[in-house]
Amino acid sequence: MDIFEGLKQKIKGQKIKIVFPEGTEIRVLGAAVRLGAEGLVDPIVIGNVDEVTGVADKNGLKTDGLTILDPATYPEFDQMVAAFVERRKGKATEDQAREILKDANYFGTMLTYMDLADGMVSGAVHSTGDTVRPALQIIKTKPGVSRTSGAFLMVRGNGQEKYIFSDCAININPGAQELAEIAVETAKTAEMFGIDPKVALLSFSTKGSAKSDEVAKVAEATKIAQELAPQYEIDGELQFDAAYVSTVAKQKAPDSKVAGQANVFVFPEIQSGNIGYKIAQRFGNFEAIGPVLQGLNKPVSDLSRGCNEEDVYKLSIITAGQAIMGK
Ligand SMILES: CC(C)(COP(=O)(O)OP(=O)(O)OC[C@H]1O[C@@H](n2cnc3c(N)ncnc32)[C@H](O)[C@@H]1OP(=O)(O)O)[C@@H](O)C(=O)NCCC(=O)NCCS
Ligand SMILES: CC(=O)OP(=O)(O)O
Repeated sequence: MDIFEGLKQKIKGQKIKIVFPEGTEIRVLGAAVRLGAEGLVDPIVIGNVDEVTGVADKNGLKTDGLTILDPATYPEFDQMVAAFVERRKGKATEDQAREILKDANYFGTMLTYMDLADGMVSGAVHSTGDTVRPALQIIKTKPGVSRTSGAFLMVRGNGQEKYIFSDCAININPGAQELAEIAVETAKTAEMFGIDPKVALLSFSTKGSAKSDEVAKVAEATKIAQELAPQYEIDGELQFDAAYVSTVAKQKAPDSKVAGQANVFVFPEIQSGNIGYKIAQRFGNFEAIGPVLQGLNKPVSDLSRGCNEEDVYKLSIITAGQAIMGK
C-alpha cells in the first residue's frame, strides 16, 4: 500500500489537531482546508480571522472546517504567557513572553506544548531557524536524545522507491557522537515509514580509502551508532555509490551488509545533506517530504520555502502520523 494511504487510514477520524502558523499563505491554507474536509486532521490556523478568510474567499476555499486563532485576541493568552515563562525558567520575563508569543511560530508551538494541539507544520514562509527555534526551546527533545535533526522522506515513482535522507536541516556540523545519534534516530524514522533500515553514513571515502579529519569523524560516528543500536544494520564510512550501487559496493566494501543496499543515507554535515536532498528532488524528480524533525517530545515539521500545497498536505499527514504514534 502507498505509504500515505497507510498513514491516512491511521489518522482519519482521529481528530488530530495540527497547527498551521502561516494561516494567510495560500499553499498552507489550501492544504489545511483539504485535510480538514477529508477528516484527516482538525486544522488550527493562526492569523487574523479577516485576513485568513479574505485569502480563503479570494481562492474559493471554505473555512468552515478550520479553527482560526489570532494571538492578538486569544482569550487564554495570559495562561499561555505564564506557561511560557515557567518553561523558559528565567530565560524570559513576563513582558518578553507577551512580545514573543505574538509570533505565530511561538504561539503555535505553545499550543502544541500545552496539549491544545497535537503537532505543528510551518516553514512555507519562515526560515528553518525561525520555524524550529521555538520547538527546540519549548518542546525539547525526548529523554535519551540530545539533538533533534531533520529527515526527508524521498519518494519516486508512486512510492516504489523510498529512501530517508538526514540531517538535511538542523545540525550544521555535528560531532561524531551527535552524528551517531542522528543515524540511530533516522533508522527509527525509517521504520515509521515502513522501511527496514539499512543505514549508510556517507563520506567522500569508503572504508579508509581517504584519510582526513572529516572521514575519521564519520568512521567514529559509525562505530558509536553500531554500539548504540546493534539492532540496526548501520555501516560507514561509505561513498554514495558504494552505499547505493551493488556492483560498486562489491568492489569498495565487499564485507559490508549495508553497502549496495542502503535505504537510509546519513550525511556528514548539513551542507552536503541540504544540497544532496535538493539535487535528488530537482534533478532526480524525487518528491522530498520534510524535514520531519526527529527526537522531539511532540511533532513539529518544517517545510521548505520552495514547497507546494501537496508538500504541505503530505508533511501534515506525516506529522499527524507521528502524533498518533507518540500517543
Ligand atoms: C536550528 C538552529 C536555528 C538553532 O540555532 P540557535 O537558535 O542559534 O540555537 P541556540 O544554540 O541559540 O539554542 C537555542 C535553544 O535550542 C536548543 N538547540 C539548539 N540546537 C538544537 C538541536 N539540534 N536539538 C535540540 N535542541 C537544540 C539549545 O539547547 C537552546 O535551548 P535553551 O534555550 O533551552 O537552552 C541552528 O542550528 C541553525 O540555524 N541550523 C540550520 C538551519 C538551516 O538553515 N537549515 C537549512 C534549511 S532546512
Ligand atoms: C529544508 C530547507 O532547505 O528549507 P528552505 O528551503 O526553506 O531553506
